[in-house]
Parts: sequence; C-alpha cells; structure tokens
Amino acid sequence: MSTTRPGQAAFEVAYLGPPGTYSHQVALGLYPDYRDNQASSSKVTLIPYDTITQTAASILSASAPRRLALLPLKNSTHGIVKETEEFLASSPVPVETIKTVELAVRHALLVNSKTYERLQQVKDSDRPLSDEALKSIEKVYSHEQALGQCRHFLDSHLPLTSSQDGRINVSSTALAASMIAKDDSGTMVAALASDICATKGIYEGLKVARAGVQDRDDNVTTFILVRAREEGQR
Ligand SMILES: O=C(O)C(=O)C[C@]1(C(=O)O)C=C[C@@H](O)C=C1
Repeated sequence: MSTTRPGQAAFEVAYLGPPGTYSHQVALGLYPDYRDNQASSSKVTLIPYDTITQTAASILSASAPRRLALLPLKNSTHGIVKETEEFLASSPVPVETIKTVELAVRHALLVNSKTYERLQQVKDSDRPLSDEALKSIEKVYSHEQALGQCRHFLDSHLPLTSSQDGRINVSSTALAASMIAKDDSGTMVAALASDICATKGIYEGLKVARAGVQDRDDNVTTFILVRAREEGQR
C-alpha cells in the first residue's frame, strides 16, 4: 500500500530552479505555506533541480519514495516541452499525474544595469527603452520554450539576435536571468524571463527593458505534478 499520498505524510516536490523560474512560481502557488516553511510546520519540502530532465528523473530514485515532480508539459504558443515529453515517453516505471495547473506566462526582456545604461544612450531612448535602443542587443539567453514563445518579438525587435549564436538556450529562464546579471563581457546581452527576477531583487542589478514580450497575450503553460507509481499500484 502507498504511504506517500500528499496530505498523509511529509513529502518532497522537485521543481526546475533556480529561484524565479515559472516552475518555482507554480510550486509556491501550490504550497503557499512553504514560503514561511520552518521545516517542522510544513509537510512539504521543495527541492530545486538544474534541468527539467533531472527534476523528472528524481522521482525514480529508490531513495526518494515520497517525491513528486512539478513539470512544465505544454505551452499554448510553442507546444510540447521536449524534456518532459522525452521523460514521459522513456520512463522505466509508469508515471501518474496527480494535478494539472495552468499558468499565464508573461515574459520580460531583462538586461543588467550596464547594458541598460548603454541602451539609454541610444538616440531617442528613454524609459521605457525605445525600439531603436533594443535593436542594439546582440545576444538573448533563455529556455528554449521562452525563446519560442517570443520568436516574433525577437525577429522584429532584436534583429542582431537572428545571427548564429544570437539566441542561446539554457536550462531555465531564471538561469538566463542570473547569467546576464553577472555578465561583464561587454556584449549587449539580455534574457527572457519572468519580471520577478528583476523586480523582486532575486538577481541583483537586473532591469526590465521591456515587459510582456511574449508573442501572444493568451500565452499559457500547463504544468503537471507527477509521481512514479509504486509497486503494487501498477
Ligand atoms: O524556465 C522556466 O522558468 C520554467 O519554468 C520552464 C518553462 C518551460 O519549460 O516551458 C516553463 C514555463 C514557460 O513556458 C517557459 C519555461
């Protein structure tokens, strides 16, 4: 018999980190008391992983029998999330979906303060930065899904990023934000991520160059909360 049902025993939820990912926001929405979690007062422990594949695979570990994983499954603009699809298709044990959650996803174009200052010097640029200023951005980092969800914006507003190596896939939107926050290469770099990475001070020195840059206003990502079905349940 299972002893791992949420509500019956302490359990862990794996999600795609670092702080500021959309996955993190969904996890906090599902487990709001986690915010003030004093370990003893909550039955839930949220565990960040670096990639969606690692997040998903963590439910297969024999040492993690009380483990759920929160996975982005599909997006209304850009379709299926590849890493999740590959995991579900290749999992050696059946995977059960416990809950489905939808999140309206609004991406922001983030830059670090140095880049922001340089963009402000471009003719006609002020707050918010003008279209003319955005055209000097050379590279944009994000998760493959976010780059896909903003493709038309990038094509029309950041033409330099259409060149080879101009759009760089990394394992999450928040990782992209943290990378550009630290970037001192002198290249004009940006990230597509949630504006909270800048506005809630999650990564220091980030500025919102433009908010709401997803191609569609009705952009929604569906997440699933899953677990590996145990012996005896199969
Ligand atoms: O990178 C993140 O912030 C995630 O949570 C991943 C992810 C995804 O894989 O679809 C989740 C929601 C958005 O669609 C963009 C990225």
